[in-house]
This record gives sequence, structure tokens and C-alpha cells, in this order.
Amino acid sequence: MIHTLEADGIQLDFGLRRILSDVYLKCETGKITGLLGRNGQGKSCLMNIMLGTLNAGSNSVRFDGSVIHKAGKKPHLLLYLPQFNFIPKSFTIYTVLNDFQLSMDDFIYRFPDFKDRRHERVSNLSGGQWRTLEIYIIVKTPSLFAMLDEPFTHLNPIQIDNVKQFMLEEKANKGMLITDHMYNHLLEVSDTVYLLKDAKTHPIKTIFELDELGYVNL
Ligand SMILES: Nc1ncnc2c1ncn2[C@@H]1O[C@H](COP(=O)(O)OP(=O)(O)OP(=O)(O)O)[C@@H](O)[C@H]1O
Repeated sequence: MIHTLEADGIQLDFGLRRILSDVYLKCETGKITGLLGRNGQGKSCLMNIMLGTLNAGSNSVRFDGSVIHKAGKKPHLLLYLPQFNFIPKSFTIYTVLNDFQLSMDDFIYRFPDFKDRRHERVSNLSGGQWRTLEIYIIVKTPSLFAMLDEPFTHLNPIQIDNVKQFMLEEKANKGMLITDHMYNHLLEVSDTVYLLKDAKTHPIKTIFELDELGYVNL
């Protein structure tokens, strides 16, 4: 069965400044939805509204067609990778994966760089390795949907390729919403793409539309 998570008719103002006014975005299980937008256009705010950690009026987020509040409090439904690191540095890789009931062997199989490092503390990892571990946790932990805010930031090109491959394999198990400034990578993995511009979402079919909307210079 395919499940849907939609953001619809969202309005968000900070003081006199309108951040979001005409937003529609749909995620489906089995698909990756990409959200592009220049700095400050409201991508993180939109994700926080979908999570329910930022209030933007009622009835703007729907799960399978029914209004849902505070989806982020239902981890079986929605998990979130924030822009900042969320794993405490003092934990070992093994402890972290164990806490999330995830298999160390599968993690090493997906990301062989971590072979022989299972008892190493997160504080010893590079920024890219730390991020890879966090992405693995959010994507692999069972849930219907996962939102990933800038997953490719801090990753080197090989790590990005590995993470993209991992996401493409794992999308069979959940719907993903990702936002990132590395638009080429985002376009490569996404089934559906939206550009957030001037407080509105614009569905994007080709890279040329991104050019027409002033997001890229081709
Ligand atoms: N609590 C707040 N109070 C006032 N303004 C805020 C608040 N939170 C966010 N903003 C503003 O809302 C706008 C949208 O922020 P948001 O972080 O969602 O942008 P973004 O598209 O994710 O940007 P980036 O790509 O740089 O991460 C920004 O101008 C930001 O400064």
C-alpha cells in the first residue's frame, strides 16, 4: 500500500515577513521527493511545520489524506535528519547503532569505511563520517517517511555516491523528502522535485525550469 504525506496551503510569517504562503508538496512511500530553494526561502521551516515543531496554523499537513498534527512525535511515521549533528560525540558507533536497534554488520556492508571502527567514539569521526552514520540511522530506522535536511553537506564525492546508492535502495521501504544545495545530486535521486521560491512551491520537471525560475544559471 502506498502512503502519502502532504503539506498543503501552508502560511508562515515572521513579523511582517512572509516566509511561506502558497505551499503544496506531496511525498509518497517508495519515492524520493526533492526540495530545492535558495538560502532563507523556508525549506527548513517547511520541514519543521511538517514535523509539528513549528506552528503554522492547523490542518496544513495530511497523512493518507487525513490531517495530522505533530507527525514528528510519531517516529514510526516520520523521522527527521536536522541540519545539525544529533548524535552525541561521546557515544561509540556500536552503541549508537545498538540504541537504534540497527545492525552493525549491515552498516559496515553499506559503508565499508567503518570496518574495524565499531568501538570508536563518534568524536573521532570526520564530519563526513559522522554525517554518514546519522543518514544511515534516519534512513534505516523503520518509519514510513524520513525528511533529510542537507544530507550531502560535509560528505566527500565518494561518500555522496555511496549515500545516494543507499537512498535509492532504501526508498523501497519508505518515502523520503530531501533538501540540499547540491542540486545535481538531489535531481539524480529524486522522483519528484519542487523549488521553493518567493514563498511558493513550484513543481519542477526539467533542469531548464530551474534556470527559468532563476535558481541555476545553465
Ligand atoms: N524563529 C524565527 N524567527 C524569525 N525568523 C526566522 C525564524 N526561523 C527562521 N527564520 C527566517 O525564515 C527564513 C527561512 O528560514 P529557513 O531556515 O527555513 O530557510 P532555508 O530555506 O532552510 O535556508 P538554508 O538553505 O540557508 O538552510 C530565513 O530568512 C530565516 O532567517
